[in-house]
Amino acid sequence: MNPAVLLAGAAVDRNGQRVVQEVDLTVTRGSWFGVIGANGSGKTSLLRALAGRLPFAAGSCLVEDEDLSADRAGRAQRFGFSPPADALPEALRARDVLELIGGDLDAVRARLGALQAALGLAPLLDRWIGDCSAGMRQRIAIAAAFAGGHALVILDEPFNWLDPVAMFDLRETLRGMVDNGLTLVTALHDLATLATACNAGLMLADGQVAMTLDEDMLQAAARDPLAFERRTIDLLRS
Ligand SMILES: Nc1ncnc2c1ncn2[C@@H]1O[C@H](COP(=O)(O)OP(=O)(O)OP(=O)(O)O)[C@@H](O)[C@H]1O
Repeated sequence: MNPAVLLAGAAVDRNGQRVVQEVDLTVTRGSWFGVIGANGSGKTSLLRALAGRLPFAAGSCLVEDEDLSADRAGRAQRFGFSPPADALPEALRARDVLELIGGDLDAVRARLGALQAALGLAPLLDRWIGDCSAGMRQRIAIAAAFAGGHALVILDEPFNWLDPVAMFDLRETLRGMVDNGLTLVTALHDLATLATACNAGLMLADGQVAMTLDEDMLQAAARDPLAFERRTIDLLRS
């Protein structure tokens, strides 16, 4: 099957500095691809470029066989993408944000399906975002990524700020959605999630691919997550 996303030699600049370079990656349809790396290693820059929020400075980007390397708007249309939780507009309610992205709220809720319960969304809908905690804002931001009903979704560190129950429920629900055909790309700091929930991934270091993780490696990691964590931490340190 042709891949959902194919990057070759991808580069991203921020403020005239190259912060991502020579990234090759393949995301299989209906899989969960995890990107890990130290703070400042380029995860957000790479994901924002893939989601059409930043241009690629070099390289090629095919999305479902279509060359969207130079088409930021095309990429933005293809991917559901969560706005940074701390950048959600404080003067809106959660329902306003979801309606702005996905139209009629009932239709958005139908699209979200099991995610609504995992995110505890119902009691948040009428809250002003300015009155929400960091974890509540994160839940709304994640829901926003799915409000448009995209089959390709990019989430940047979705588990930040979530309490352990929400983290567990979100991970299980996302895994179920991937098993039902969703293609998901996430930046992660949580190695246990990478080991137990992702199908493939990579580690960035100084904007470059330091390690690629294929299905076999992650299946081995899932069998012994502690050993995987120790090895990966050693690599991240070096
Ligand atoms: N808005 C920005 N303007 C200029 N440079 C930026 C901006 N955001 C990030 N950078 C720079 O780009 C590089 C990569 O940052 P990026 O946010 O992509 O890393 P990250 O891996 O997502 O980090 P973290 O784990 O801390 O979220 C860093 O050197 C950072 O200083």
